[in-house]
Amino acid sequence: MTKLSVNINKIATLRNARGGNTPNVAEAAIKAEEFGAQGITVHPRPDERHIRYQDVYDLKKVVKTEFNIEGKPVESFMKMVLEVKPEQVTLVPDSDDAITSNAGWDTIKHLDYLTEIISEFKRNGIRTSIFLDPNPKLVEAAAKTGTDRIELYTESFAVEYAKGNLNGIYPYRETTDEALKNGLKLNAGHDLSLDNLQYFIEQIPEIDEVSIGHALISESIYMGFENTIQAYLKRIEMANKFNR
Ligand SMILES: CC(=O)[C@@H](O)[C@H](O)COP(=O)(O)O
Ligand SMILES: NCC(=O)COP(=O)(O)O
Repeated sequence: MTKLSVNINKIATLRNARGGNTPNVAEAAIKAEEFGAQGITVHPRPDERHIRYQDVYDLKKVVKTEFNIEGKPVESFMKMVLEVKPEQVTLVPDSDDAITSNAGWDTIKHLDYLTEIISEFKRNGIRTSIFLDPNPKLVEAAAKTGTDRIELYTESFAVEYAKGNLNGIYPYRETTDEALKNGLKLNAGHDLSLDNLQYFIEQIPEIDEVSIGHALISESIYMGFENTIQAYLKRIEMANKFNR
């Protein structure tokens, strides 16, 4: 059954807008788990535009489900993750000026670099995942890095699905098949929403974890945080029934 990890970056965006501590990021994580979240994801970016490094240390004290820290493995990120020791770290090749994550790793070009970093995290008992475009040609090299999982970067699926084009799923199906052949487990994320999640999981039931933030926090404005998390869990449940 696919697990839902709630990305709370945008809670921190709202908190930072006024310079105080409302909404409280740690309280949001506690509530998200109370409402059914099976994991908490954060993406502390170098400019700390939303999640700050201190938030990560504060969240470590309260997260009771799975804690997933995403980011570019710069030295400060590596140091923080090795100190916090979350259940999972997800490596993302972000450029510092990107408005959001916009690409996965070139695992062929960065094989040695990723292998070294992944071995450091695994030596410290942290499960690793690497952000990957839905391209089967990148999977064999991803497996060679020693990573536990890949995270399918789902923006292109979301864009095509919003246009009514269901064919956008095919690269994800092909990449998943290649990943399973190479002994990798699968996560997925970026631009997943209440509109597109059920179809995605129906077509790719092997996904172990989806991490969802921007749409979920936005939908919560209208539906409420608890109702929205419950709605996501229902979408996953319905998708799994489809595959029984
Ligand atoms: C890796 C990924 O897709 C998400 O972490 C995404 O980067 C969210 O980041 P922002 O909340 O900064 O858009
Ligand atoms: N890894 C994806 C994530 O954590 C959240 O991405 P988004 O739902 O904010 O686009």
